[in-house]
Amino acid sequence: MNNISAVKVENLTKTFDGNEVIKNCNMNVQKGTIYGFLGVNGAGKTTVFKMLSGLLTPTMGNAQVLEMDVMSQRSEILRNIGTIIETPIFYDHLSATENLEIHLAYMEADDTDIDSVLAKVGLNNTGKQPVSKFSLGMLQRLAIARAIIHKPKLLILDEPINGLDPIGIREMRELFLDLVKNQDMTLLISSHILSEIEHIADTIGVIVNGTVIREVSLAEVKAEYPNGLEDYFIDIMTGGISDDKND
Ligand SMILES: Nc1ncnc2c1ncn2[C@@H]1O[C@H](COP(=O)(O)OP(=O)(O)OP(=O)(O)O)[C@@H](O)[C@H]1O
Repeated sequence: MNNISAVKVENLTKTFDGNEVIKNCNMNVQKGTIYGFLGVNGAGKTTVFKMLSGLLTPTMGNAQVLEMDVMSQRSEILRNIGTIIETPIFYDHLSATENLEIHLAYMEADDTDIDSVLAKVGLNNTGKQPVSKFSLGMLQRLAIARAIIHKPKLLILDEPINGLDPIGIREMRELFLDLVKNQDMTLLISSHILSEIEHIADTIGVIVNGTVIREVSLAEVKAEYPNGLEDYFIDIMTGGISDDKND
């Protein structure tokens, strides 16, 4: 862990049809850490993720990803991040391997061992099976494989464990921890499954109505809330603790 920001967001705002859904949002994700991004449905997590990965243009404010500006260095950022944002789309008639080959060619990063990445996500026995025959959990595993296969420096994962069985959840947890610890990645992850975030995160960011109102180390949360992250989160949502950002 160090003090370099992998993601730095300053006064970010996004307006849709005159409606401000992200408002003066500030975030700081330190390189080499796992940042759990929490918020109720509609709070703005996906919209922030889309702005960080170039899928949406900010209305106002600044965002730096890997010390690059999201407005002017979009393609460079894209080569260095791996994402799962909303429902992943694949070439349905092609196999897992073929889908990953296309992705690697697109990312101009074709020297990776596809079989070992498929093994890491538990899809090494799918052979020539087309993706159209995959279950929801298998598709999610393939999405994770695609997010990591080009060895990005930053992973932005929106609800990555949706649809996974308990074994898959544990395997992905171990994979995420390994990627950050041993492969020099940084992970920005959203999930409504707070126990999962609690297993892996270093830092928690809580977004309410488009503004990050808390950014705090998980260790601090645990010290204050021995029963865990869920109590902390519910306390914030029900007004039990003030909404001053904890820097
Ligand atoms: N393209 C769009 N046009 C108009 N409003 C949008 C658009 N995209 C998102 N919004 C609105 O922005 C707000 C934030 O949505 P967002 O999807 O970012 O929330 P979220 O925190 O990811 O929610 P969830 O946990 O349900 O996935 C919502 O009120 C949503 O309706």
